[in-house]
Amino acid sequence: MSGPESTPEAGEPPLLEVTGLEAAYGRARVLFGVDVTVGAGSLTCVMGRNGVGKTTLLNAVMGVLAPTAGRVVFDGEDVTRLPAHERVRRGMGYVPQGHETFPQLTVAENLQVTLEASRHRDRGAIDEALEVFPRLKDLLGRRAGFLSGGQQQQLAIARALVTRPRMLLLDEPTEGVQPSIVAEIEAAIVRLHRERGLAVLLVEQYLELALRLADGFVIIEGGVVRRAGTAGDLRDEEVRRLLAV
Ligand SMILES: Nc1ncnc2c1ncn2[C@@H]1O[C@H](COP(=O)(O)OP(=O)(O)OP(=O)(O)O)[C@@H](O)[C@H]1O
Repeated sequence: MSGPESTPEAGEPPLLEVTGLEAAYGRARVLFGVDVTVGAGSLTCVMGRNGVGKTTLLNAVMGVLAPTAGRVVFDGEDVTRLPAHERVRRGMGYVPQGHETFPQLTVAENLQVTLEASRHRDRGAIDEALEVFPRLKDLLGRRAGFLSGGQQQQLAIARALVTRPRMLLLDEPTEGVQPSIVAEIEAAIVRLHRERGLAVLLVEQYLELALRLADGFVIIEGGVVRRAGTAGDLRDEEVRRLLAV
């Protein structure tokens, strides 16, 4: 029988709905009306060559950069004008490019500071985050600045998890990370997404990784979405052309 009951997700609003987003640095316009959606529990990959505006998109979605036009709706609420910390309270967890941890603080202190700033303040959230990255348990007393790039990236994701997000925004989490830890980070994203049901908006340049992880994707070029689709479409020739350096 056809009808809404044959497609259970039909009619279910996405967790994140970005429409017509525009952003600029001074007079330099970077985004010209970008639409992206992330369904509850699904993983959308934002792709595109260097400098096309992927980080700018995440910053604007998160409220780190004020968009010049467009709307960001999270869980049915228009959050376009809310500051970033209010978006975190509503369940958006952000891991910016370059994994900005506090270098002078230990791993434990980095997690503790985030917990104290979060609404729930449930210590169990730190233990849950450490379960995702068990390697960090042996490094709790080490200053973040002395961790390897890959370990810092794990700490940055763990910090975002401490706020108990429903959605993670990850900006190139495997960039500059040694291969052994890339595999751990990928496995962690898979677990968070498939087992814990977190929605993910992932900026990722590498097609192979996107092919393994994504439910859906958008490719940005020149500040607009050139192509959007489901994971299967990522195998298209046009997609490869749009991503070729
Ligand atoms: N703070 C800033 N001030 C001025 N221009 C900026 C700033 N940040 C980024 N830009 C410019 O905006 C454009 C988009 O940059 P953005 O970092 O969003 O691209 P990206 O797709 O994330 O690139 P990459 O893959 O290299 O990280 C680029 O031309 C960049 O030079």
